[in-house]
Amino acid sequence: MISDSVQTPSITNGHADASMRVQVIDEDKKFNADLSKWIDKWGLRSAGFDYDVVAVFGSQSTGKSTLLNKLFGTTFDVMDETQRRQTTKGIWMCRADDLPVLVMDVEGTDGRERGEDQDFERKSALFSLASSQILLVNLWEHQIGLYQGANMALLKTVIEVNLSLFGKTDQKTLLLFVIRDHVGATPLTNLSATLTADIERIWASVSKPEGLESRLLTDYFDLEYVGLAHKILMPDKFEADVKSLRTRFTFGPTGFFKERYRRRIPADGVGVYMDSIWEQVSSNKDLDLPTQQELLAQFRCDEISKAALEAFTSRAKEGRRNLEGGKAVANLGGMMRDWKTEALHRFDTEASRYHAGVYKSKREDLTAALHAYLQPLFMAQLKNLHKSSLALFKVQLEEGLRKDGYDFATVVGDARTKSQTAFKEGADEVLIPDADWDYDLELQQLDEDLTSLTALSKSDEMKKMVNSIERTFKREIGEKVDLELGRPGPKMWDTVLTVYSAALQKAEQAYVKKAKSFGSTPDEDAKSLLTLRQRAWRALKVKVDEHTTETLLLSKLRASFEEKFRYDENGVPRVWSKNDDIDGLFRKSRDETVELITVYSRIKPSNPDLLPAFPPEEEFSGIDGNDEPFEFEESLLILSEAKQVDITSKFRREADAYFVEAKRSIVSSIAQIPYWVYGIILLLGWNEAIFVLFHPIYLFTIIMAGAAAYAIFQLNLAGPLFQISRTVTNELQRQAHGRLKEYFADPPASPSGDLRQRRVSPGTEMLEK
Ligand SMILES: Nc1nc2c(ncn2[C@@H]2O[C@H](COP(=O)(O)OP(=O)(O)OP(=O)(O)O)[C@@H](O)[C@H]2O)c(=O)[nH]1
Repeated sequence: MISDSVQTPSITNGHADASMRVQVIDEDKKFNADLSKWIDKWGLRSAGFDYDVVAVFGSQSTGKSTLLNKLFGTTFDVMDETQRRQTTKGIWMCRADDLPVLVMDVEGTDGRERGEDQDFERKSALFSLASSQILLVNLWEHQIGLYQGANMALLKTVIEVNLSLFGKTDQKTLLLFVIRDHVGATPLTNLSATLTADIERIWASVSKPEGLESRLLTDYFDLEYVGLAHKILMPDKFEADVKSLRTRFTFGPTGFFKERYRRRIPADGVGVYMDSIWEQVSSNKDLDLPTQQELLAQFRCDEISKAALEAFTSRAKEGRRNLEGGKAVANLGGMMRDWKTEALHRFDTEASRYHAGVYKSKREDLTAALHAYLQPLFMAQLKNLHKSSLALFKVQLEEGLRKDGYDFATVVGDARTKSQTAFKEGADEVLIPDADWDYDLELQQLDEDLTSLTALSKSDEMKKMVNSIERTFKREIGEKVDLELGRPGPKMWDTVLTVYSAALQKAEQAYVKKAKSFGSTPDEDAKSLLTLRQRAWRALKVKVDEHTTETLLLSKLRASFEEKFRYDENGVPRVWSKNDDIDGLFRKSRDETVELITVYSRIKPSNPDLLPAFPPEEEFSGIDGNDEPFEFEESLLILSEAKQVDITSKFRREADAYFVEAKRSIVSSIAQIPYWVYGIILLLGWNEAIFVLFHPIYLFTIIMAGAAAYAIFQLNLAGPLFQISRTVTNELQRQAHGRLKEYFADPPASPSGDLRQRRVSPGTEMLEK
């Protein structure tokens, strides 16, 4: 049964648990699986190779535990004098109180309880030699020289076991013979010579494996001899001897500890190592230490690697969380490198003490695991960098395009360079040395996105440019086309189209000049120019349509007709006389005007070359996908046949009215009364006027009329009254004219033709005047 116990601690080295002993292997040959924890408790876990292991061998009850406790401050059980029975069962371990030394108290050989069972002795020897560099062989002075004694059997076992473990190696072990109850009668040198001779004899008798026949005992063992005085009879001398012996458990020329004795098992792996050694030993398997060390290295390197990886992931998790925010994390590469360096350093510190090959390969595994963990962070950072670089590009582009007179290619080039540089710098920062990562693909994707954004922006800017040129074009043609469309004639369309062509040419030149900075392709230029032409044509068509609405067209026709019919060649209004050929002039003017309807009905220059050329719709479309279909041929038609007929008939009706009016004006001029007739009438009425002025009633009436006129003037009623009176006057005048005309045109029947002739002639003459 595995047990541990605590005795009164004698703490001299600061380790509270140092004095606690533990049963590593119990009497039933079971290994204590908690040994590693005990190494921890003893404060040796991180000692690396800087510790030593000492084991004591010897017959039962020869004072082994007593010696160890005195030498190392350990707390092994010591046999009760009164009982005299075996105390140490199995193998116990305790840390020396002021030295980094693990001390093993091994069950005594030739124990009464085990009887003839030599199995445990051999196994414990194998176990102790595999892990301890100093083997204390405890024996009474009086036993020396007794070749048949138990000690000889023990030594033979030790030598054989050592040979099987380290036969082909240079590993050495110190055999320290502690001669107990050394009375001093036989000098120590003699005793050691005897013992050396005994051991040499044993060495000679042991069968050596093939190839090792010529090896010497001293190739494997260093021998040291110490004598201790009788503890009961010479207690002071005994104490002094022990004290002296204790001083030799050091490094140095006279010290027992030597680097060459060490088994080179890192302290943190001692528990696992001893466990696997004992497992091999107890199951009677061949104990191959190199293999054991390799296995130990694998086990421990895995453990160390796991611990390093856990510490690493707990730190890296925070970086991972930050990245989930969608923003590139500043100095992520630096942090990642630190985490990795820290993890590897942690691994190296402990694992590098183990089997070099295993350590190297486990380090590579750990590195790969670290990289595997970091890679998604790297990718997430690249993704975030991609986003931020695109955003930077857009900002730079917008800023650049806001400036007056920008050069598109330069703005895009600068923005692109800044975006790519930002991405590369960020991506370089997050690269980890030795990790087989690159960001070529992401950079390529960024380039593709930048190209798409550039294409979109270019398309927008080109549309804006075409719109701007279109506006300039419209201004250019506006007044000129208005003017030309107001002057209808057979050459009207030629002039209009010439104006159109000149403005379009200017617009196209403006486009070509600006398009250079966009680095546009010939295909894009062709599309844009076509769009420009289409829009220009549409703008012209809009102008034409504005001028050919029914109302405006009729007004134009009327004006044209009036100009021809009512004004002479010199632009002076005609006053019709009965000698004028009103009918002929009317027909000519009307027909010429009707001709204009045909001119307005279709855009048809006399020179067909003036018409612009457009590719068929299905072959070519402009930059505006949304533009309504462009049908050039249809656009030439302005007035349909039916519309022409309608406008012609409306115009004719208006023209007929002018004709009638012209005819009437002749009649009215014939019937006009000369003004001197009104003068004669006024003169003839002088006496009546004097009569009215001097008549009180008439005078009062006049004064009242004057007062009324004044009131009307003050009340601003003069205008309306004047209008009414003028209307009344006109009516009276018209009535008077009618009466006079009747009177002069149809005088009362006269038998004398001469008389009729005489009466008509003066009237006619008068009217003609
Ligand atoms: N004569 C003599 N007796 C000693 C000496 N050292 C210890 N003893 C006594 O020997 C007895 C056995 O001592 P232990 O230290 O228990 O011996 P051990 O070899 O550890 O015994 P086991 O663990 O049972 O094998 C005790 O009674 C001690 O007092 C010594 O140097 N000389």
